Amino acid sequence: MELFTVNRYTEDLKEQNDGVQGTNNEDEILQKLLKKAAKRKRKHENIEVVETSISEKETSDVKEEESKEERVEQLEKPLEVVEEPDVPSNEFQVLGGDGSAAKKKKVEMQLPNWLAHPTIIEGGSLQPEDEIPASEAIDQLDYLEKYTCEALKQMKIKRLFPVQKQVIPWILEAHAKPPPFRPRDICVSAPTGSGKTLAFAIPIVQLLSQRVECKVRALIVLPVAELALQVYRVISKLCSKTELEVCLLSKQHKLEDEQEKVVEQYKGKYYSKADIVVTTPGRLVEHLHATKGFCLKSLKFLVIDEADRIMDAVFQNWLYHLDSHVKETTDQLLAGTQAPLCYAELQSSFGKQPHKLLFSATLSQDPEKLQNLRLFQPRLFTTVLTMPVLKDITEGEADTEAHTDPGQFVGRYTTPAELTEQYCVTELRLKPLTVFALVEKYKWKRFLCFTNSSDQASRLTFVLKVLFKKYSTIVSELSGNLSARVRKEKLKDFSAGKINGLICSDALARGIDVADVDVVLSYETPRHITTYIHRVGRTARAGRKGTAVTLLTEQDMALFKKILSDADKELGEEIHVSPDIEIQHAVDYKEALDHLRRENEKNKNKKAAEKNRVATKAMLHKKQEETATVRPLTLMEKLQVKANQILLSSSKSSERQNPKTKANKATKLPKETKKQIIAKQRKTIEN
Ligand SMILES: Nc1ncnc2c1ncn2[C@@H]1O[C@H](COP(=O)(O)OP(=O)(O)OP(=O)(O)O)[C@@H](O)[C@H]1O
Repeated sequence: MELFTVNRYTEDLKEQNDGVQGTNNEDEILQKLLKKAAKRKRKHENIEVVETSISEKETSDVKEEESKEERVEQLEKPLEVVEEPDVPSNEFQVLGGDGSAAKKKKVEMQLPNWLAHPTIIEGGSLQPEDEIPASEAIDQLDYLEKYTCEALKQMKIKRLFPVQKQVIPWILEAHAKPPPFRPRDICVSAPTGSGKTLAFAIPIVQLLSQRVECKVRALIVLPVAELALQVYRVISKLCSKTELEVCLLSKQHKLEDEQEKVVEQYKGKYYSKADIVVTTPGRLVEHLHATKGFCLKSLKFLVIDEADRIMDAVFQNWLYHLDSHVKETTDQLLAGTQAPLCYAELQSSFGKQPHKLLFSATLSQDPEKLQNLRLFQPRLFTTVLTMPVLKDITEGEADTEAHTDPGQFVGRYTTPAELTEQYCVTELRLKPLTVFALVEKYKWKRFLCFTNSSDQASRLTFVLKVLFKKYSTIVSELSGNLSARVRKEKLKDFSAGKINGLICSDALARGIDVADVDVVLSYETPRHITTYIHRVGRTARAGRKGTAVTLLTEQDMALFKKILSDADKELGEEIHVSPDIEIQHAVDYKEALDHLRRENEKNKNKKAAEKNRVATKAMLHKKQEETATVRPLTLMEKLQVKANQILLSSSKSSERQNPKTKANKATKLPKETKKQIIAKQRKTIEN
């Protein structure tokens, strides 16, 4: 029973029983409670004192004791203890409103371990060729095959760049291990122009060169046709001394022509004509759907160059199609619809995935996007030597202590060490004139000028052409407004020095490797740091020096600074043009703008006419569809129609005899369909 005994507080009972004694007890209880409170407070203050300073405590021990006694005395006075601070009772107290919330640190993004702890590629800037020690010459590198060295020499390459020195042996080693070992997928983030193409091309060619049967074993995917062509050229050169076949599938050729190049049929069976396929996502999907015998079941390598661009939503479904195709062929083997050569082939193809290699100068750090690629134990290679230094963001504290942040992806946005960044402040209305003045002042002979849209590129080219009319500088447009064939021609002319300046839209900012570009001008502020990195990356490539100049209005300044801060960058050196440019070139500039206005007007009218034409065509089509659904003619109506036709033909023949009649000249109507004529006849009958 004792287990269920409840001890109750009995003071009330005593109070009721003792009458007068009750008041004394009340005092006693109050005293006890006050003493307890004082004791607790003393204890609390002792801890605080220890925390603030031990030395202070030692020196002021005596004082402390005295003050504690004083405090105890004060606490023992009931009124003073229970008194609340001056908070008006009718006011709400905001939780955390004392500023404590603001002091909390911002939650930092935690990246997967492989992104937060990359393999650092040593040797940031590229040494000039003549400073390279003999031990680093390509023939001294034992992992390079003889035919690779020969091909490299033909390409005038004497040594490897840091990214190549790190990645090539790593891939070769990973594939030297026997199955069931599976190489880890890799992501490589290195600055523009650092030689990423050869970093994946050399090991792939060397690892495939011993193949017996021709099958698609490497697939290289790039965002645009121009880039695909560029990579195709590099790989073709590397394969020149091997038996490997390389095939380019991009929209620059007809689908049927490409089908013939990639697959052949013999005695009802399909055979691959390519070992390495270089393609764009869109074209790849077309071939997966339309090319019979285009088989990826032997795929060993999947390279995604400019990986962050390709992973964008627009291209998402190409991966789905590719995945399903690779899986389909594996399933076919398992189901026995395609006979495997032996059990080992069946076993090895089951669940086999290609080795995925991702490359970019601005690799995405979004784990969700990367997850779509289903990378196998990925590993990141990056060229940045130190972690970005971040400041403590605690507000209200003067804590500026720098620290590294494990949640940051270290190799995100890097520019080549050989790049000089500058800016020029101007007014919006004077921007074209500023470009002209800068080119003339600094005598730039090979420059690219980027705008934010194709239309802007066309307009700027138009004005610059007028301004440069009396000068030797030749400028031309290179934007999405032009066909792939024309763009190819213009790039060729630029490389040959026939064109001095190309005015480009951002569609061409990525990856294009044009030799010896002196300057990259940003006519408009790029909208994102990745755009800026790729734009300026068209110069200062492969260890050469280069300059990037951004034109800024006063309003652009803050936005541009913010964009740069995303890459831990600051504004570079400011350059100027003469303040009198407007006066000096007033006549030419006015003429150029007038020309542009007239041209715009013409284009506007052209567009309106085209719009009208399309609208009338659509209307006609709609009417045709409407008439197509009407009921068939009755016998009487048919007779009536025939009579009308006879009448019509007789009137036509009379017109033919008399060709000068006005009506004949004016009414050159479009050819009517049978259904339209019937509908017309019915209308006349009804009338
Ligand atoms: N080892 C090397 N020695 C000399 N030149 C090289 C070497 N490797 C590459 N190059 C040259 O450097 C230039 C840039 O190479 P590549 O196009 O591969 O750069 P990238 O890193 O892919 O640049 P981006 O990110 O802009 O696409 C090319 O003209 C290439 O021929």
